[in-house]
Amino acid sequence: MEAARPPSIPGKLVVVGGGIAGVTCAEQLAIHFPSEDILLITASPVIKAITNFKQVSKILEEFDVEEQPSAMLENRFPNIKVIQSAVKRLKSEEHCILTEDGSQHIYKQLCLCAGAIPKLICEGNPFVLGIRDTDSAQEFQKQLTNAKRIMIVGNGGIALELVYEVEGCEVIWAIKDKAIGNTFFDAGAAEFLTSKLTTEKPEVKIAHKRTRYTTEKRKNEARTKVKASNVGSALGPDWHEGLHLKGTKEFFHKIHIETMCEVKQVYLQEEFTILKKESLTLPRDHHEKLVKSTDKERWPVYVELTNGKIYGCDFIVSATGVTPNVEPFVHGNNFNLGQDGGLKVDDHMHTSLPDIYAAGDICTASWKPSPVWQQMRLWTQARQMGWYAAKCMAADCLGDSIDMDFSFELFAHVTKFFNYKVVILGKYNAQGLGSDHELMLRCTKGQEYVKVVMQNGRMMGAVLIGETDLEETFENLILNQMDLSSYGEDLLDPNIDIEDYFD
Ligand SMILES: Cc1cc2nc3c(=O)[nH]c(=O)nc-3n(C[C@H](O)[C@H](O)[C@H](O)COP(=O)(O)OP(=O)(O)OC[C@H]3O[C@@H](n4cnc5c(N)ncnc54)[C@H](O)[C@@H]3O)c2cc1C
Ligand SMILES: NC(=O)C1=CN([C@@H]2O[C@H](COP(=O)(O)OP(=O)(O)OC[C@H]3O[C@@H](n4cnc5c(N)ncnc54)[C@H](O)[C@@H]3O)[C@@H](O)[C@H]2O)C=CC1
Repeated sequence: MEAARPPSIPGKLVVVGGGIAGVTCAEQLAIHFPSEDILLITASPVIKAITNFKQVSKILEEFDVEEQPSAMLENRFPNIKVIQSAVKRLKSEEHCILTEDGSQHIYKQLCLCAGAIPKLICEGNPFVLGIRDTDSAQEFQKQLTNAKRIMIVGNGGIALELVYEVEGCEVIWAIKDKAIGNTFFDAGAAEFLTSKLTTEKPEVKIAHKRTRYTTEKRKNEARTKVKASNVGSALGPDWHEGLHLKGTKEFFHKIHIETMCEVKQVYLQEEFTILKKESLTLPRDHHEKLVKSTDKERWPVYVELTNGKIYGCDFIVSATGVTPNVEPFVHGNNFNLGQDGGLKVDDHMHTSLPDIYAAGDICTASWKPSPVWQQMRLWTQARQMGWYAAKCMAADCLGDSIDMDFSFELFAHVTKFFNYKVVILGKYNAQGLGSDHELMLRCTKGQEYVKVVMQNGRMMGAVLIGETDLEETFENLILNQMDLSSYGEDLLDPNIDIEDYFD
């Protein structure tokens, strides 16, 4: 059924961004308004398409992601027109956006899905790399081919994946926290995973549904390099599958973790040489510390950490989070921004400016969330937000009311770290629960790690590492907030079939 266009507002339905959020939003709009032109404006030469979508349980979902030429999207949805050009300016009062190719487009409704950009330490230093899109991942691979030692800074998703995937190159991993993987895990789960970092031989990778992130054939067909100034779409699940992440050495893993420290200073080789010479005039112990802190090798770059240690390396990967990519849109427009710099959106994915919506990494969810949901800049949330934003745009166009989508009831994420399946649910790290919560644990070394977060007898969150088969049951228990006090420790007793228990 096609919706009637409100006569008062001219212009098109426009979506900015060819990542998961933007493409999903454009597709849904195309379905809602089959005879209206939907404009998808994107800086990247390829778009991200979701294939093989599978609803694993009520909330958990899995899908493959492909980079495709934009023509494929236009073929699937003849009313979507893709324009490859970066938006350089938004004039919200005139309902107009200007693109780098000199065009301007009038919108009646606009959804901004321009993603995020890596938040780098030492921005502009040529020895500091960030990983966001296919081009930056390929650059990383290229540099790794000649590397003997790299430093990885950061303790979130990218760092966790990299330390495990990089072979034949010494990795110094510098983290601010006591334990690894702070954005996903607590110290217990971190300890469970750490043993994998001393694996001496490559493991057989666990079977997982996504074969490869981008197929070679598609890549060659579709890709031309994104202009250096423009950002491509963010990588996602299994982004490293098609890349050979090997350094110059023959060993598999050689990882040294420096905990509770940050980068104090980065020196280029010449700067470090001067520093060493100058330190001769300093107190002797200071000079010795500097000389001793590094080996005989001459490295292209040296990193001084806040714990006083200095490491030479070939280059540094800054895996230190992302900043919403709002810059092209905020100039002259009075958007409300969240603390993380994203465009604040309400429970209809509407920003603070008329007729402008936002979805995915660029936005900051500013509605009162369900007690077991939080925003994390993830692939699945980008899809859910893009889909729901299109629904809200259609409802607003038609003057219909719409309820918050069910996917925002519970935070649920499935991924893979260190060759284990990892499911995180709800308040998996007891985020914001205060001190009156309890943790229950079950752990079999090398096999599985199960943690549940309980409050007032209710399950509030869980971390499931390994093939636990518990995700669906736990998802239900968190959603229905059943009082589980009477089950006590039985909840995690491996001899009790918990699925039958709660059927
Ligand atoms: C290395 C890596 C691994 C990841 N792994 C996972 C994972 O395993 N699981 C998971 O859930 N999430 C993962 N993520 C996060 C996930 O990829 C992002 O949360 C998600 O892709 C965000 O989608 P998006 O559509 O909001 O933004 P993006 O995918 O960043 O898309 C933004 C789009 O906007 C375009 N754009 C930017 N500026 C402009 C402009 N001025 N004008 C026009 N277009 C513009 C870009 O070209 C791009 O097409 C990973 C991220 C990275 C970097
Ligand atoms: N499997 C998955 O689900 C994956 C998800 N992602 C997502 O992609 C996005 C980007 O990933 P990341 O960059 O890893 O971001 P992240 O948000 O996951 O982690 C950032 C890390 O950097 C640390 N950090 C921040 N500033 C720092 C500084 N100045 N010095 C040292 N450490 C600092 C933080 O403490 C945190 O550990 C995130 O949204 C992440 O969730 C990325 C890879 C895999």
